[in-house]
Amino acid sequence: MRSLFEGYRPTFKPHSLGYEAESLLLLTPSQQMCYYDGKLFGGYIALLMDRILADCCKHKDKPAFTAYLNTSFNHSVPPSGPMLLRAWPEKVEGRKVFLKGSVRIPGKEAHDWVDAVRTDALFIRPKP
Ligand SMILES: CCCCCCCCCC(=O)SCCNC(=O)CCNC(=O)[C@H](O)C(C)(C)COP(=O)(O)OP(=O)(O)OC[C@H]1O[C@@H](n2cnc3c(N)ncnc32)[C@H](O)[C@@H]1OP(=O)(O)O
Repeated sequence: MRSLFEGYRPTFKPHSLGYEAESLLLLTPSQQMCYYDGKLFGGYIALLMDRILADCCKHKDKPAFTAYLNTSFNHSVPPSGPMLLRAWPEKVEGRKVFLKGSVRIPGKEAHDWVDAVRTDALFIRPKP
């Protein structure tokens, strides 16, 4: 299980609603799971997003559980290239934390990154 997250080292920055998180990841060959050649398996991407979103909620705070994780795959993610995972809170209502996340991959131009995957998520903190 730990190998699924090899190289995943999120950093956190303060945000007006908590913390935002990001992690630049270069997958090892055993993490490069593809069903179709050259396209990283979407379920694995969703796993990584769930992890960074959960970490974003939990950083210096109580944990929170995934209520929904709506993920849009706009471009395929090449398995052997760098990917930038990002997560940040959008709205907090009591125990409910609405978050957004994305997976960025290098674009066509140098130093250009594009959102390949976008996630809207709701995490819920436990009842006191
Ligand atoms: C080792 C690998 C690790 C990598 C992954 C790390 C990720 C870690 C995160 C997780 O995996 S958590 C585990 C997966 N998620 C779950 O198992 C959650 C299953 N669902 C539940 O346990 C409960 O439904 C939940 C805790 C999410 C909410 O139950 P509660 O009893 O605390 O809340 P309640 O039902 O009272 O609802 C509170 C509010 O949230 C709203 N809500 C609850 N579920 C919702 C939902 N699914 N969609 C939209 N709204 C929702 C609900 O309408 C309500 O809104 P209002 O306060 O405005 O009335």
